[in-house]
Amino acid sequence: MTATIPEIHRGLAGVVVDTTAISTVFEETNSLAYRGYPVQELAAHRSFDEVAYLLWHGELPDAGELERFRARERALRPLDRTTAELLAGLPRTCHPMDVLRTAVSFFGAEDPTEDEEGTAGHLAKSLGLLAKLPVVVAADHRRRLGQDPIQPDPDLGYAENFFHMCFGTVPAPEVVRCFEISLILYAEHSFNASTFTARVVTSTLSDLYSAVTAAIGALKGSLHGGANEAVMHMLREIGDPEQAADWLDRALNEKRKIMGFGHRVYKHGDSRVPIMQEATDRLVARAASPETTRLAALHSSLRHAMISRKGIHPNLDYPAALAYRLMGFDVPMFTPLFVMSRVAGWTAHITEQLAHNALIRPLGVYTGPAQRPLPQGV
Ligand SMILES: CC(=O)SCCNC(=O)CCNC(=O)[C@H](O)C(C)(C)COP(=O)(O)OP(=O)(O)OC[C@H]1O[C@@H](n2cnc3c(N)ncnc32)[C@H](O)[C@@H]1OP(=O)(O)O
Ligand SMILES: O=C([O-])CC(=O)C(=O)O
Repeated sequence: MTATIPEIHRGLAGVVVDTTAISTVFEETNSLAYRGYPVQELAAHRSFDEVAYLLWHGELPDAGELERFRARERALRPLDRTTAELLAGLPRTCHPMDVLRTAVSFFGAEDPTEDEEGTAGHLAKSLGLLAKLPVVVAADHRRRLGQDPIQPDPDLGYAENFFHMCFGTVPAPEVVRCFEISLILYAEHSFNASTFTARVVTSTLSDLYSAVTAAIGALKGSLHGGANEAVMHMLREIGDPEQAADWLDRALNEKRKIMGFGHRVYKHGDSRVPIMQEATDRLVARAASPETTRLAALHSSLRHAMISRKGIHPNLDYPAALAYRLMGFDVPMFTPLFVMSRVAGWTAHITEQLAHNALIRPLGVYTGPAQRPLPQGV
């Protein structure tokens, strides 16, 4: 008698594991919505910190709530000396995502309330991470250039302050706005791999810092958040806009994955891409140097070639990579920029998971040797 093998869903493709009230892609409009609000409208009219508030509280803040929220975020930005020294001592050869992962783990070790449960405590910890992670990313960026960190400026908004800490100056409003749009679009995307990782860790009743540390590890991979860096490596490998189509044919023949294209959920295009691409096009028009024009032409040629050859559309990482490069960020910072935003979504899911917790523990079909006796006499 042969045993029936249950249906296997490799990569959990198509498997529904839980409910969520945080975000969804509405099938009718192929549109991502956070707590019901279309992300296009949030990107056009709201700031990233309002979006973080929305993800955590379920509603947008009124004027007073926003003012208090911003004041708390600004007050929580500075790193203590121990953290700054720890991060300054990490090898410069390590990836900036390793620095962020270590930082979050260390924040947990430093927090005496690490293991306390409860929504209020979670929201306070989440805001602490939202406030401090940009400081870590900016300090690490400068350290790699041999420069001293620049302290956060409590008079500057979230995005402006980040530019100030990285470069010592705040760029033109349209550049800051493009960055803010990327943060809003990256903030949340339902049960993606890193968010699911955070939910798995939380489901064991582990702490928020452990869940976020694990999520950073999941986001680093090039099939997920690491793709925004991989896009730039790929564009550099191609080099010339005229070469894009031939390069693509060779890469597809070699069965390579084309970075920044394809998606587990969107099969006809990522709903966030048009907004990000429009904002990126405005940066391209503004910069208008020969190098920028060439990079943008290459980016566009590869997009057209991929859609015409394979019918596979870009995901958010594709336009975001170009935007970040045009803003002056080094390529290894791209996925850390994603973390600065996605920490809002991760922590919203951690709170939601705990509110209706069930240990996440799937099954696997065993394909190893049949039961057998241990060899005797060894
Ligand atoms: C913010 C984000 O995390 S968005 C995702 C970022 N990741 C990337 O950009 C990496 C490149 N993309 C990919 O590897 C994939 O599209 C993923 C991992 C994102 C999604 O993968 P899946 O949902 O498992 O798609 P799946 O592998 O089933 O793809 C279906 C078919 O399209 C092909 N395909 C999908 N994406 C790509 C791609 N980027 N390049 C080449 N072929 C692709 C697959 O090879 C497969 O072809 P086959 O049926 O002939 O085997
Ligand atoms: O949803 C996914 O699988 C990946 C993604 O686009 C995201 O996390 O933003």
